[in-house]
Amino acid sequence: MSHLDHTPSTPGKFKIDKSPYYSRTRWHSSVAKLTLWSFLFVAIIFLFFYRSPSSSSNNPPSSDPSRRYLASATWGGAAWEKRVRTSARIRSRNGFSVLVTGAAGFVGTHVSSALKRRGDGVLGIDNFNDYYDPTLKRARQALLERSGVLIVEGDINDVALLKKLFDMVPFTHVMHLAAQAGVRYAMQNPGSYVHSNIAGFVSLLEVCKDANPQPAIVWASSSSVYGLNTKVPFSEKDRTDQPASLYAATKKAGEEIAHTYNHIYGLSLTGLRFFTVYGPWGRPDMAYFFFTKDILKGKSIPIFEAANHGTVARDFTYIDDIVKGCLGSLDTAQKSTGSGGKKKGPAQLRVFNLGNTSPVPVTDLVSILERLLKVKAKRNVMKLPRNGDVPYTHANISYAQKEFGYKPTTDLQTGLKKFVRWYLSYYGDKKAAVR
Ligand SMILES: O=C(O)[C@H]1O[C@H](OP(=O)(O)OP(=O)(O)OC[C@H]2O[C@@H](n3ccc(=O)[nH]c3=O)[C@H](O)[C@@H]2O)[C@H](O)[C@@H](O)[C@@H]1O
Repeated sequence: MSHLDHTPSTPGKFKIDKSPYYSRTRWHSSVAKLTLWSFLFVAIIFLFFYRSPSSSSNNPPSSDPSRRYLASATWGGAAWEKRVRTSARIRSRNGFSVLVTGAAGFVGTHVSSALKRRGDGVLGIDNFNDYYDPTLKRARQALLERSGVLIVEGDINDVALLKKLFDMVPFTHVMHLAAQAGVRYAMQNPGSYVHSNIAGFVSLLEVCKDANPQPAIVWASSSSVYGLNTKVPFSEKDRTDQPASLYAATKKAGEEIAHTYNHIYGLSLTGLRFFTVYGPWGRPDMAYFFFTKDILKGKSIPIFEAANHGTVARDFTYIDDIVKGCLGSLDTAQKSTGSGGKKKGPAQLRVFNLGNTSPVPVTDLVSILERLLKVKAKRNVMKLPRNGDVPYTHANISYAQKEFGYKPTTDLQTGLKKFVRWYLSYYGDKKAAVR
């Protein structure tokens, strides 16, 4: 029998032996105590350092190694459920209850905030991956929290989490903006596009089709689906079967997947083809954002040009116009017709261009930034690399205009002025802005 076998589990209740054998056994007793405490100490250290962080939460760790999470998501518990319900509570007559995926993203933050302002219930979900600086996502989260929007930290592939959210809240709408964005990054990390834009979208649709009531879904497609299409301006009726990047291909796949879930389950689905969205709280991986940073830093910026010194241009669209398009789509989305996984009748299926209708050459974008920043850019003009970029985008927006009065009002000069003002104030001053 070892000394440890004699040791009570509560050391404070150790009963002192007053027998004549006490002094002889005292040394053994001290060794037993020392052994016990050493064991406990080692056990605590072991638990602290070696236990998987996700094993303490309800959700399994992501099986996809392509994701780079900064923290494992945790959810559950009475306090958490109360916060979820409070955030999703409708506060206006005929308001919606909207689940916004990718709520800590650029468009997600602006849309969530606009919905909350008009009295809709809003709950966000975001996986806070580190595709770009997650501190910016955290700052957006803090901003939303101040206006009463909770962002649940989790991945849209986590079906158990999505189901739990739908069990708690009868969402009327889903604004699905979570995605792996960026055209060029698809060559570096193709798996992340499949994970978020295809697998994640399917996970979300699976949960939506089983929900009762089924929500109406509005989701972010992309102007990049027009790919090698040369007919301009791009109309929703034009061909989209020639994607130039894997990113575009996953968005195009999303449009086909939307068709399937609409057809089989009666889900109401609206895809929005965004045209190069920019503005305050934007994405640091986009050209206008890192051009600003690098111009201030005095670093040269790569400006792409098409074959034979041809112009590369984009139909840059200001975030406030995009938000109006998102809200217009939600407001005109008809109800899904199915329930509990069964279709009851045909449901709405739409795709809209949300652009600005006036393409601007990238060289002009740089000139505007130079004027606003009062710094001359070091331009490094180079041939458009074969990395998925297309030379030109231009939206025909007449369908969105007809359906919900979509009418962009911000030109690039005005929008960039607002962006630069935000950029300089967010990063402190010019010096801090270039860090
Ligand atoms: O409209 C869209 O669907 C897409 O818009 C942007 O994609 P993109 O238009 O390529 O935006 P940027 O990466 O900011 O590029 C803007 C322009 O700058 C050019 N560029 C980009 C990077 C660079 O180093 N140099 C350069 O001249 C690009 O060729 C492009 O013409 C977003 O990054 C996508 O997520 C979105 O889906």
